[in-house]
Amino acid sequence: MEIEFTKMHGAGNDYIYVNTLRYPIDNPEELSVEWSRYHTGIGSDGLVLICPSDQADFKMRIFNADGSEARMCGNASRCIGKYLYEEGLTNKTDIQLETLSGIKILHLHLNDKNTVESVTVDMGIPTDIHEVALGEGYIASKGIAVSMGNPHLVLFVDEINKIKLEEVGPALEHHPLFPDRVNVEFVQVLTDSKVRMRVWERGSGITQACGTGACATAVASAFTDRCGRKSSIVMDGGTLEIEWAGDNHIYMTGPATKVFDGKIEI
Ligand SMILES: N[C@@H](CCC[C@H](N)C(=O)O)C(=O)O
Repeated sequence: MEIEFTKMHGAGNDYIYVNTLRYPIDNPEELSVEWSRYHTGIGSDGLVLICPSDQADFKMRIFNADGSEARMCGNASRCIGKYLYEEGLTNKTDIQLETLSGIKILHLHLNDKNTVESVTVDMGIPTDIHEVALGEGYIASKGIAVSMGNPHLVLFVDEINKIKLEEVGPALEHHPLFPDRVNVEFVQVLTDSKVRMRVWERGSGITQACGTGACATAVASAFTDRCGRKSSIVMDGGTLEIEWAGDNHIYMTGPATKVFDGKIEI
């Protein structure tokens, strides 16, 4: 059987998108591993399924490159907004998206060609924000834990370009304080409204950007008084604008880009 898919990225965080209304998939864990491989598959950070929902307009399921299912993905939520509008699955510019961490609201920003230029996502209220002591043998002695529906550990560093993500990422992802593993963000503060961030993602390793990670970074930066409540998070693949607003919700704004459509045999 042949499945049509779309490759998209949000600030360089690239996923394979399948519309399960047309192509139901019953083994997404396996397909995410197989298709994400760069040399023998399509190549991606994981697989995203666009599904029907009985609680919202649509539902997202997100699988990391190792096949594990995540509760939320910021970059994929923006890409789904673009996909739904441009494929004619909705004509709404405010879309409710069900995820494993609740319903998120996507607000689409259209350009004069009636395509989606960028998307603002109401990412909800960050929870479980606290300082953690990491113990001996790690690159930093402490960090800030933040849940954006999925778990994050934010470490502030002085020289971000010196961090060897592939060496320090795996041990932190599997730190005993996080039995379900954790996404790790390394952050260098540039000004009180701009930071540089690099990420080691749970289940996918080094990625060019992480939307929930950018939100966690903004929260940790404000929580520790390094930044105000609005900040630009500059990642390897692009920049996201994050606001921790008066209603305590996090609003994430950034690009969504289609790369190509393809077909693959299963
Ligand atoms: N890239 C994502 C997050 C994807 C899931 C994450 N690796 C996890 O396991 O929690 C984003 O843009 O938020």
